[in-house]
Amino acid sequence: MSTVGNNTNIFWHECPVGRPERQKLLNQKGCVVWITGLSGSGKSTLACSVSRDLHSRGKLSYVLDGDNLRHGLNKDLGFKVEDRTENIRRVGEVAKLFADAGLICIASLISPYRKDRDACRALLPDLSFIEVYMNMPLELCEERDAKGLYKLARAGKIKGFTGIDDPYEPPLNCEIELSQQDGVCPPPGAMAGKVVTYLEEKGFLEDK
Ligand SMILES: Nc1ncnc2c1ncn2[C@@H]1O[C@H](COP(=O)(O)OS(=O)(=O)O)[C@@H](OP(=O)(O)O)[C@H]1O
Ligand SMILES: Nc1ncnc2c1ncn2[C@@H]1O[C@H](COP(=O)(O)OP(=O)(O)O)[C@@H](O)[C@H]1O
Repeated sequence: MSTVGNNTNIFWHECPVGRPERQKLLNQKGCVVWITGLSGSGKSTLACSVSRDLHSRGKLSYVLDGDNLRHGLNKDLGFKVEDRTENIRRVGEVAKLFADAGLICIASLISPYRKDRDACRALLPDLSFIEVYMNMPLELCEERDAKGLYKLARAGKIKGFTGIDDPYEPPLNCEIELSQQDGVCPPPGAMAGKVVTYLEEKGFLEDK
C-alpha cells in the first residue's frame, strides 16, 4: 500500500506477462525516441520517416506527435508554461507505457523547457530515453512557416510563441543532434537513417 500524488491506499498489481516477454515476442527493445526542436524544424517529418524506416525492417513503433495529441488527450491544455509542462509530463508518461509495451515510441514535441524533458528522461530506465535535438536555425523554421504561425506571432496575433516571445532551451547532453550541413538541411531520410543506425548500434532492434 502506498501514497502516490493525491492518492492514498493504492496498490500496484503485477502482471505475469511483462516487458521481457513482450520484447521477446517483438524481437526488439522498448524505448523512447524524444524529438525536440522549434516549430517547423522538421520534428514530425523526422518522426514519420523513422517510423516508416523501422516498419520496413519489421520493427513496431508508434509516433506521439504534440500537435496530434493536442486534438485529444491534451486538448484541455494551452501554451502557458504550466500547460506545456503538463503536456510534456503526460506525453512522457504515455511514452513510458509504450516503451513498457515493447514498442519504439517516437515522441515529437517542441518540449522547449529542459527540466520537463529531463523529467521524462528520469521516467525511463537504463539508457532507453534517446533525446534527438533538431538543431535548425530559427530563420530556417520561420522561412518554412508551414502553418503560417510565425507570421501571426511576428504580427503579435499569437502570444508566447516558441522562439519568438517564449524561450527554447536546447539540450545540453542529447544522444543525437541533427543540424544543417554546409548551410543545407539534410533530407528527412538521411536524418532518419542516423536515428535508426543509433537504435541498431545500441541494440534496440533485437532482443538479445
Ligand atoms: N504559442 C505556441 N508556441 C509554439 N507552438 C504553438 C503555439 N501555438 C500553437 N502552436 C502549435 O502547436 C504545436 C506545438 O505543440 P507541442 O505540444 O509540441 O508544444 S509544447 O511541447 O507543449 O511546447 C506547434 O506544432 P509544430 O510546428 O509541429 O511544432 C504549433 O503548430
Ligand atoms: N529535412 C527536411 N528538408 C526540407 N524540408 C523539410 C525537412 N523536414 C521537414 N521539412 C519541411 O519543413 C516543414 C516543417 O516540418 P515539420 O515536420 O512539420 O516540422 P515540425 O513538426 O517541427 O513543426 C514542412 O513543410 C516540411 O515538409
